Amino acid sequence: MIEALGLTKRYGDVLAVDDLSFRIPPGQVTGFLGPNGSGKTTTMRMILGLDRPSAGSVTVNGHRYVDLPVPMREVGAMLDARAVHPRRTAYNHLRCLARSNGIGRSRVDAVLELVGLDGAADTRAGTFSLGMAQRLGIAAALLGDPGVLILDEPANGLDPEGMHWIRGLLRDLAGEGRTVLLSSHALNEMTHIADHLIVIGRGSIVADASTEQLLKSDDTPRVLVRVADGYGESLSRAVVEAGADVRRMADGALLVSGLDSTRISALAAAGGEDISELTPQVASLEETFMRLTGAYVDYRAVAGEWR
Ligand SMILES: Nc1ncnc2c1ncn2[C@@H]1O[C@H](COP(=O)(O)OP(=O)(O)OP(=O)(O)O)[C@@H](O)[C@H]1O
Repeated sequence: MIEALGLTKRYGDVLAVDDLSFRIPPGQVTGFLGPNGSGKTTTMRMILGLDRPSAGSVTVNGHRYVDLPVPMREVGAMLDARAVHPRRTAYNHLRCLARSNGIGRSRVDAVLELVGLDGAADTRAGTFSLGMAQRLGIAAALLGDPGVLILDEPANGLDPEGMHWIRGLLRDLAGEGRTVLLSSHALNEMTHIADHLIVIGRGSIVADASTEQLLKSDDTPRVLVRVADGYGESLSRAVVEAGADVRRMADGALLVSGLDSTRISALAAAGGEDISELTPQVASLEETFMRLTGAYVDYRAVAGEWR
C-alpha cells in the first residue's frame, strides 16, 4: 500500500506536485498517467525518499521510505532503465546490487529468468536495446522480492511483443498480492496495462478511477464540422462563446467538443455560414486524456485568439 497525503513539491517557482492525496492498494496494477512534465517522476522520487516533499507526506506500507529497515525487500523501483554501468554484464550488475543488500546468487538467476534475460546474462548492459534495458531494470527492482513495485515508464520503447510480455508480468505480480505502480504519458499503452488509473495534470489529480470507469466516463458530444466556404472563424467564435472547445484539424475541418450537431447547425445558421459536413464522433481516448489533463484548456485558449 502506498499512501500520499497533501503531497507537494516546489522547485523554486515551479509547483511540480500540488497537494496530491491518493491510496494505491495491493493486488492491482495502478497506472500513474499524465502528460510530460505533469509531476509523475517527482511523485515517484518522493515515494522513494529521493526528494523531500515541500509539504505533505507519502508512506509505503505505513512507513516513510527512509524509515524502512531493508528498503529493497519492501519496495523495488526502476526510475531510469539506462542507469547501469555500461561495461558490466547483466549478471554482474544484479550480483553487485544483490550482494550489497544481502541477497543471494540464486535470486539473481531467478530474476534474470523471470524477465527473460537468462540468455543475455553475460552480455554487457551497454550493448542492450532499450527493451532489454527495461527488462534488466525490472529484474533489479524485483531482486528483493518486494511487495511494492514502482516503475517509471517501464513500457517506453517496447515493441508489441515486449508490451505483451510486460502486461503479463505486471498482472502476475499484482495477482500475487503486490502493489504495482507504473507511470506513463501514453494513454493507450496504460489502458491496456493498468486496472486503475490515477491521472495527473500540472501536478494535481484530475481522475482516480478504475480504467473501465474512466473510459466510460466521457460522454461529451464531439462533432466534426466543415464549413462550405472559408475557415469557419465566425462559427469557431460562436461555439467557444457557447462554452464548447474547438480544435482545427490538419485538413481545415473543426472538431467541436461540448455541443451537439443541432446546436452547431443553429449557430452556423445564425452566423450565416453554410455547413458542408456535420459528423458526430465517437469519443477518443486521447481526447479524454487531453481534456482531463488540461491540454484541452490550452487549446481553448488558442481557439480564443481567433476572436
Ligand atoms: N530537479 C528539478 N529542478 C527543477 N524543476 C524540476 C526538477 N525536477 C522536475 N522539475 C519540474 O517539475 C515538473 C514536473 O516534472 P516531472 O519530471 O516530475 O514530470 P513527469 O510527469 O515525470 O514528466 P515526464 O513524463 O516528462 O517524465 C516539470 O515542470 C519539471 O520541469
